[in-house]
Parts: sequence; C-alpha cells; structure tokens
Amino acid sequence: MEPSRVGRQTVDAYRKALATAASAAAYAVMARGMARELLPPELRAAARWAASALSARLGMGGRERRTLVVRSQQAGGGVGREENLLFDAARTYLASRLDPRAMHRLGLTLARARDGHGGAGWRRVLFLEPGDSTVDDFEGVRFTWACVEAPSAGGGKKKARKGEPGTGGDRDFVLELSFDAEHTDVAMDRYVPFVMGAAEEVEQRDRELKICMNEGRSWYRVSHHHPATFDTLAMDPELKRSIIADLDLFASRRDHYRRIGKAWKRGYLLYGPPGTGKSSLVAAMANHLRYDLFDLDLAHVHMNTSLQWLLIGMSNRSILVIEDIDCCCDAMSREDGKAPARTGDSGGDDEFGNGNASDSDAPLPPAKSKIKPKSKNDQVPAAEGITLSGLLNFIDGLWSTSGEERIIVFTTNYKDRLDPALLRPGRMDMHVYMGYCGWEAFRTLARNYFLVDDHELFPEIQALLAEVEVTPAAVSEMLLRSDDAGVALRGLKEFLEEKKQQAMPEAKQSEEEAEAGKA
Ligand SMILES: Nc1ncnc2c1ncn2[C@@H]1O[C@H](COP(=O)(O)OP(=O)(O)OP(=O)(O)O)[C@@H](O)[C@H]1O
Repeated sequence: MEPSRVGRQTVDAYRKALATAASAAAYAVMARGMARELLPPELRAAARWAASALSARLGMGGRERRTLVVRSQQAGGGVGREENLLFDAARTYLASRLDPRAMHRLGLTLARARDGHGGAGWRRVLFLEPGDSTVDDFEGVRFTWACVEAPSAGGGKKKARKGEPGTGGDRDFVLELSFDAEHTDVAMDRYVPFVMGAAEEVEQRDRELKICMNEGRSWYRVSHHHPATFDTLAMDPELKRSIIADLDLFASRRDHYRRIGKAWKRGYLLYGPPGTGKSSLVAAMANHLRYDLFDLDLAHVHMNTSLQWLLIGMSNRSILVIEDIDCCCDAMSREDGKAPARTGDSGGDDEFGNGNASDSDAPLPPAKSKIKPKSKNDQVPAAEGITLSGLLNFIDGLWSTSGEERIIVFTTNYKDRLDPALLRPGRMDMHVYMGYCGWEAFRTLARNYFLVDDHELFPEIQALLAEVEVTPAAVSEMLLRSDDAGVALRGLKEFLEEKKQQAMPEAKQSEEEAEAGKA
C-alpha cells in the first residue's frame, strides 16, 4: 500500500476515534494504541504531538506539562559539538528498566559478551523504539520517557550503539522526558542526576574487568576473568562477611570521604602462608566491586618518577595490589639495623625522615635511611630508596586530590617481617589473616567442587582438619583429582592422615603404633 493512502486511512481512523471517544482519557488511550498499530514510524511522532496538544486543550488533568528534549549531541552547529552524556545515560538507564512483560512493543538486540567467568555469552539490550514511551516513578513523581524521531541537530553522525536504532543522514532519535511542570525542580535537581548515577552503576556492572601490569611507566592491560568470588572463597564465614560489609560501606561513602577531607581510599593487608587464598581474595574483591586490578611489581620500578607516572595512570574504581611486600621492600634491612621506634600520626616526617608527602605535587621523597630492596629471589632491584611508609604517604597525597575511589592491597606471607610503620593504625585499614583450611572453609570447597553439603567421610575429615595444618590450595588440589565425591574425599582423608603422621614427633608415633598393634 502506498504511503499517502496509508496516511489518509490512518488519519481517518484517528478522526473517527476522536469523534466517538466518550472522554479525554479514553481518547488518549485509544490514540496511543492506534498510533502504535496503524501509523508508519514517520507519522507516529506527529500523531504523538497532536495527541498531546489535544489532550492539553481538552484540559486532561488540568496540569501543565514540561518536556525536556534529550538529543544525542548538543544542539547547534559548528565543529566540536559534544556528545550529550545524558542521552547515553538515559538509554543505558532505560535499557536496565524496560520490562518486556509490561510493554506492547520494545526494541531488542543481543550483543556478544563475556560472562563473569570469561566464557562467551550474550548480552540482552532493550530499547525504546521511535514512537514508543514508558513511565518511571521517582520520589512519587511520574516521569514519561518517549523516543521520537526528529530532524538531525546537525549532520546526524552519532553512531548507533550495538543493535540500537542509529542515526544517519538527516534523521535523529531524540528522547523526551516529560512530567508535570510543578515537578521541574525534582526533575532537574534529583531525577536527572539519579539517572546519570544509575547508568554509571549499570555500566560499571556490565563492563569487562581488566588486570593491568606495569611495564616501564605505563600499564599493560589484559582482560580479567579470574573466577574467584566470595562464594567460591574458602574462609571463615564471619571474616568473609565482615570483608564484604567493609567493601560495600567503602564503595557507598563518596560524600563521607569528601566531608572529612580524606582520600577516598581503603587499604587491606592480607597475610598468611602461601596457598591460603590471598590472591584469590584480591580477585574476589575486584569481581565483587567490579574494579580493575593494577598489579604493581615494584621489582620493575626503577625510578621514583616511574612510580609517579604509574600511579597517575591508574583509573578510577581500581585496586592497586602489591604482592609479597616483605620481599620487595624489606624495611628491617635499614642501614642502622634498628626497627623504627616512633608511632603516632601519619603526618609530618615519618619514621625514616621521609618528610610529609601529602602534598600531591611533591615527588616521592627519598628515604634517608637506605632500605635494601629485595626480591623474592633476592636479586631483582626495586625503586631506589622506596620505603613502604614513603610509598603510602606518596599514594595518600596523590590520591587525596583525585577524589576517586581506590583500594590498595598488600599481601605478604610474613607479617612479622613488615615495617611496623605499615602496621600502625590508619595505614592499612583492615588486616586479614588467611589461614589454614578449617572446617567451614573445607565445607565451602566441598560445596563448590561436588555440590555436597554432607557426606559420611565429613566427620573424619573434620577431626583431621582440626589437627593438621593444610592450605586450602592443597585441599583444592586433592578434591580436583576425581569427579566422584567419594573417591576425592577418601583421597583427601588419606592425605590428611599422612600429614598428621608426618607432623607427629617420633616418640608419639611409635606410641600410637604400639597402641594400634595391641588393639
Ligand atoms: N581460601 C581459598 N578458597 C578457595 N580456593 C583457594 C583458597 N586458597 C587457595 N585456593 C586455591 O589455591 C590456588 C592458589 O591460591 P592463591 O594463589 O590464592 O594463594 P595465595 O595465598 O595468594 O598464595 P601465595 O602467597 O603463594 O601467593 C587458588 O587458585 C585456588 O584454586
């Protein structure tokens, strides 16, 4: 059917509906339905405009309406027209709110995406089609979002997002936000910022995480698909809960940190024997908060200026990890050989006369006392003169001006080897001991590996775990040996019995063997 005939027919149908509609409300419902059913997309916007003009004339509700037009780009010609951040944010926000069960018509595309564990998957993207609208209630005010096709504000070169209606030529898609005029302040002061914030949250949640490793003065970035989460982490449940609560509180406290004038950062010191899950915990923290990881290897930082560049080059919402700090900066190997004596505030000169580095412009202060850099193998040099204390002061100073959320994590196998300056209050906010595999940690592993909550071998394993020091890594390794829970658990039981035997003093061993012989 040719477009002009379609147009005439639909306008006739539209007139008929107007004449027969008993009330303005009935008219509005019918007009919307008819527009959706009958009109080609290009006429829908005009019909919507006519309908709203008529409903205003008919005095529907008697309220003055206000409409904000949100274009993809700033209106006005000229070079350098900026993208309109609200347009992108509104699309993201609406995509997260649109409910396919509640709408007659919706745009849908599937985009390729990675799932949280690195596997390939699909990401669903919902969007409003031109001519359609949806409502959103906020603080008791009803806001209506509508997508309309409009002449381009200038070139229409904005690229479409994957699968969404794009723009091109002289047509553009515009989002209209309408509400009762009396709520203009709510819309401008609270609803629009709320939409921006909610969109940022969604993007943060959906984006692919990165792990970044230092290379000279810059970071080398790769996708981060570590499967560890707080669900898979085997550790004391109470400690796990307190870490999650601490992270959540931190992430929600932007205003708090601003008010008290402190850098929005939090420091965690993870310590414990090798194989107890310190690296897994860091990965779980990153996955929980959806933060990127910056794995700083101080052995490859040879100049203080490089360190400065690296820290400046970190993105917001990230975790800076320095592993095995006892290896890269051994504070006890100072020239005078004494442990630092002073404790107290973190301002002013620190124990090593590093000076107050909280001025963000200050270069990393050289340590007066020489700290011998030491790698795990005692052979890799670290940045000259860096002390952990100086490093922390420097980071504090640098980060305090950015106002961005950052977490710093130090890991070590030997807490007792650390510079006491690092351990004093206010330096590392939370000290987390990752210990040997206890009963609760084992149960988490058994659940992860075999989906079992109980087994006939559990009582024996529980008793053995109370006597034997074994890391979660070693237990995981035993559980991996078979897909059959019974076989794997029996293997673990034998392994624990053997460890128990090995740990026993010889006299006790022969005593037990004699007892066993008598029996
Ligand atoms: N607490 C744990 N919960 C779940 N899995 C664990 C845990 N601890 C260790 N594992 C398993 O053992 C492997 C090694 O652990 P991980 O590297 O996290 O230990 P680590 O404490 O960081 O060791 P290191 O001190 O040597 O760096 C992990 O990939 C994981 O499979």
